[in-house]
Amino acid sequence: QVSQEEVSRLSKAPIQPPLLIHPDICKFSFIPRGIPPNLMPQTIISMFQDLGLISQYRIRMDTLAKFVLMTRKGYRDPPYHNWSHAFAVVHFCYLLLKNTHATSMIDSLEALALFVSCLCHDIDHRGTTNSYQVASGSVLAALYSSEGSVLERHHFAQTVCILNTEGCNILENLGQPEYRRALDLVQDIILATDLAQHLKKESQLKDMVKNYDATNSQHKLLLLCLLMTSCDLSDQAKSFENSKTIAERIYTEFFSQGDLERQIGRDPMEMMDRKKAIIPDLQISFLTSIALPVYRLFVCLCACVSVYLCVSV
Ligand SMILES: COc1ccc(Cl)c(-c2nnc3c(C)nc4ccc(C(=O)NCC(C)C)cc4n23)c1
Ligand SMILES: [Mg+2]
Ligand SMILES: [Zn+2]
Repeated sequence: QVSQEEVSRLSKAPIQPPLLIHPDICKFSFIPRGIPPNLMPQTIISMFQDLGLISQYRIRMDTLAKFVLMTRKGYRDPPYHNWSHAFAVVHFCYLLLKNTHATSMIDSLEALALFVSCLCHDIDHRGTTNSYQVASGSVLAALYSSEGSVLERHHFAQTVCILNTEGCNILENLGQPEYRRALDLVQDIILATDLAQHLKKESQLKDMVKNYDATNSQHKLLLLCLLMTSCDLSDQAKSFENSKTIAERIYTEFFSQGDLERQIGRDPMEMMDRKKAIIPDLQISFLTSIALPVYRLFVCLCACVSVYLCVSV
């Protein structure tokens, strides 16, 4: 739980426009970790406001404040999958929604669902992978391993749990059909953050990009998943210094998992094994085979859509 005093302090604080919080906040090169952690909740509220989501969905300020604080509390503190990762992902989503054609490709409810998904997509992450949940026979594996995407199902379950907590339901003023659709979108988007699932969709994503059809709900969903993944990997789209720092945090998590796997008598994968992993090689293959294609797809989609927009106007 979060204290009522903390909630009222955050909900009463005047909402500053993002640019007053940091002059570079609207630049894609901005490193969100440049915002001091104690200012992150009010910066998130400022982004909600700037995107017009608070007025459009009649979100009460005290409810939004409690939701953001409960979400922050829901994150643990592993080296990488922590609150500052969630904030970085939300910030990139804010920039996408502010700066690209994305807003002409998705409607405002989808934008709300994407923004909330970015905030909540890794809640209660333990710093270990889906395969480790199953290998170690964790509680989460017992709950979700039959459906797969064990961690992502838990992240979504935690999100629903927060929305159902007294005074936290930021979606409470949506009509029933919109509420249902928003929750389904958040579920689909958070489940899409399972990288293994993203990799299975490569061909569908390429097809969607080539002939994007805004009336095709499958295309819409593929687009939202592509946007989510580009936000989740966005630390790799910044300065080399930032990408290197973040990669080091990721491998700190991976190597700790490798140590745990050895302790339970299992042989860790190379990328989890501090004795075998060569981080530069692993990162070159991750960036070329996974990260770059994500951003290439998105750039290609924007090009296609801007041609489409020019032609259609
Ligand atoms: C979108 O969901 C996630 C979930 C977890 C992580 Cl850590 C990441 C993520 N974010 N940044 C990175 C960087 C810089 N390198 C990574 C190297 C390998 C892998 C990995 O999971 N490889 C196995 C997979 C291909 C089956 C993930 C990496 N990663 C993204
Ligand atoms: Mg995740
Ligand atoms: Zn993430």
